[in-house]
Amino acid sequence: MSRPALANSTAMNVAGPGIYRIGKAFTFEGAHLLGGLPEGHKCGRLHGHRYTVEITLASRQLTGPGFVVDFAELDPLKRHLDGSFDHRLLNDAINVEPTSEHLAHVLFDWCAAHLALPDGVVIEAVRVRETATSWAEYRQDVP
Ligand SMILES: Nc1nc2c(c(=O)[nH]1)N=C([C@H](O)[C@H](O)COP(=O)(O)OP(=O)(O)OP(=O)(O)O)CN2
Ligand SMILES: [Zn+2]
Repeated sequence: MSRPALANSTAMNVAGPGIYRIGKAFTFEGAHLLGGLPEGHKCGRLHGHRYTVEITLASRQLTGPGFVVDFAELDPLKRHLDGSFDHRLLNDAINVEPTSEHLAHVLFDWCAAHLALPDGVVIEAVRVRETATSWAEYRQDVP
């Protein structure tokens, strides 16, 4: 059976109330210890995590073949994590306590400053996962 021909090869820009969202996850290994905790708290001791950082982008329209953006446009974030966070003491990598919440906020701000995104594409959230069961997120409302 032959495949029906597409009407055209560009993105489907049908006006509608919906929002497209895409996400990509990156991992790095990092160590930290947290201050400001009660005496004897386990997270006051030096320990490490395999962190997952997930960025979510949102847009009301698509470009090219039907992308919010090409996932490859997020490669600078991977390079930043590899260069500044992977196999490092996170207390030295950022200038606030390296909690998941702070990491999510710092990385959100880095993405906002360094990712070249088309007009109408917004960074909706950065989520940082320390373990399989715990995560924190920093997000902005999509206009
Ligand atoms: N709100 C937050 N709470 C905690 C953070 C954080 O960043 N934000 N961080 C920690 C520690 O880094 C800890 O290593 C991770 O916490 P936790 O989920 O308790 O880790 P466990 O794997 O030990 O969890 P269990 O499910 O109890 O085994 C602590 N809190
Ligand atoms: Zn920890």
